[in-house]
Amino acid sequence: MKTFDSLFAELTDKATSRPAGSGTVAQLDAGVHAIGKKIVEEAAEVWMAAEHEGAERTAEEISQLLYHLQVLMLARGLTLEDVYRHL
Ligand SMILES: N=c1c2ncn([C@@H]3O[C@H](COP(=O)(O)OP(=O)(O)OP(=O)(O)O)[C@@H](O)[C@H]3O)c2ncn1[C@@H]1O[C@H](COP(=O)(O)O)[C@@H](O)[C@H]1O
Repeated sequence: MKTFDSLFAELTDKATSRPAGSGTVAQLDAGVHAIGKKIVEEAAEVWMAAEHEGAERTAEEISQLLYHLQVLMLARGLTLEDVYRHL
């Protein structure tokens, strides 16, 4: 099963190798402002799912929020360690 760390390793590789058709590469090219808007959108979807939808939909929305947070980390040059040391 994919984990937060293994997804980050995959996205780090995509950011470097820039394969054609990668949504991650497209997001990185769109920039921090666009990625930030996506995070706000996904966070709202997490909230709505938690209040009005089931646990499975909520988990799915949370996974998407985590993905977009990781894209923002890459866009700002942050590592997992940069974040983990604040936990
Ligand atoms: N885990 C994710 C992931 N979660 C969310 N998303 C993106 O977030 C979107 C979900 O947003 P919504 O549900 O709001 O759908 P939407 O509004 O139609 O999306 P947009 O039109 O805004 O793109 C998806 O369409 C994906 O673009 C993800 N995109 C990629 N991954 C994983 O990241 C890895 C690299 O992906 P690529 O860079 O695309 O190869 C792969 O392992 C993927 O599984």
